[in-house]
Amino acid sequence: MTEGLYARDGQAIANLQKLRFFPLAIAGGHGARLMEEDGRELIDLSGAWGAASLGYGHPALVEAVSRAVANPAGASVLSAANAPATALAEKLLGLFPGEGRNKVWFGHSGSDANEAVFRAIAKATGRTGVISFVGAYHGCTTGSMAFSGHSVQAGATKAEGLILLPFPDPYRPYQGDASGDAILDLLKQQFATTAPPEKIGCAFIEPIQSDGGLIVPPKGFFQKFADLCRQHGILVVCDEVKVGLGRSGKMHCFEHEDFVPDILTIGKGLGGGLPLSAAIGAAEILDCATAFAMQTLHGNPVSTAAGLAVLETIEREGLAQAAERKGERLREGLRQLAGRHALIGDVRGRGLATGVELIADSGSREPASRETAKLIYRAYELGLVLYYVGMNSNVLEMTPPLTISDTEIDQALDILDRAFGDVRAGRVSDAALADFAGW
Ligand SMILES: Cc1ncc(COP(=O)(O)O)c(/C=N/[C@@H]2CCCCNC2=O)c1O
Repeated sequence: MTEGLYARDGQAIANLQKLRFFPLAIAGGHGARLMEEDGRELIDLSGAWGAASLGYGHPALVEAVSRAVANPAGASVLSAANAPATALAEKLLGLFPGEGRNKVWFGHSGSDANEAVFRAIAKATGRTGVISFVGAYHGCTTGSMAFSGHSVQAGATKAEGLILLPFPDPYRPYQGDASGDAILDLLKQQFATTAPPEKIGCAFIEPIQSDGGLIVPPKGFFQKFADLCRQHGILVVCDEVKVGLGRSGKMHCFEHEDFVPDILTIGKGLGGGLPLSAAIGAAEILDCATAFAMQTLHGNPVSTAAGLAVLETIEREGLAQAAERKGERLREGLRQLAGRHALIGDVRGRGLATGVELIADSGSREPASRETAKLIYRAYELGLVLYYVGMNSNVLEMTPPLTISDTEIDQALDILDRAFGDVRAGRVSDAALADFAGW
């Protein structure tokens, strides 16, 4: 009997790039479902951490990628223009409401997009300081970790002049102030004392903080935050790598916040599962130098053809509007589960970006981290894929393909109901988790 796929993965692929919670070994996928090598099907409520925006094997993606790879227009935009990349850039500019002259930079990942923008702003403005938030995951490269605030990047070298602010979390409000104004006051204090604003080039925000705990900020916070930054000439960069491109119920998540960033970064779902990211915004920043932020395959015609197919499909199939409706269906079902399972402390989100925070006690709201890991392990055994996020590793993250069906949402809720019951009944052993390090 040849060794199974998961065991072979363990023998061949490096731990450096693994974030494992259960022994999922995927042999294929279609729609919102994954197939294991024995043919078992699972509903994917994670959508590959949000990258599978159109699910698996969407005909529009298959056709676009097949066509592009059969007659590739070169391999990148470094030293030649290519038709798919140019068309995608034009499409992205048409979808970006920013005034003034804008450009598009193409990358492979959210990490390289955020790093490129951070470096370009420092180069163009001479201002190396940066504002970010505790819990923010902007990437896993040296440059993007330097201004991230997630615990997984705690050991990374941080940018000189980094200001890490508490993220405005209505469920765990800073100084008990659910509006987030106390955080703005803290920033003003820092401007007046330890962090002169004229040395700060940019502020990175996530309009929904995802790896930090799928946290939806209080209405109006980011508009006030952006106004405060702009009073001091600080550029606002919106990282929508996970929650952008229709997932929140609008094409851009910042549209919920009634402000427009100076630069937007997107990734994950842009490529529909292929490596593709982009930065869209201020031409005076993105044009500030040549040969400054480049990698050999940036803007390659196959990934950018995929990106064009993703955007066209989101528009043609009305997937942003559908995400709003489907997300509400999911959260309504989760709120009903909360009535049966005390572990559920909070249900939140926008569109098809949903977080469920698990607590051990409704009074103290003590994070239920161990039970969270057991819950997703049991859900996997029952046929559902989802992961957890959060600075306390206690928030179920649900970012399924935008094409998920109502039936699959209802089936996922049924599996979650059973999984919560099994965890409460002690049917998931600590031993089951021994081989999975999680976050
Ligand atoms: C808001 C946001 N910005 C940037 C990134 C980095 O994107 P890449 O992992 O494509 O480099 C991410 C990536 N998030 C991580 C990827 C690693 C596994 C854990 N789950 C995520 O979604 C992100 O959520």
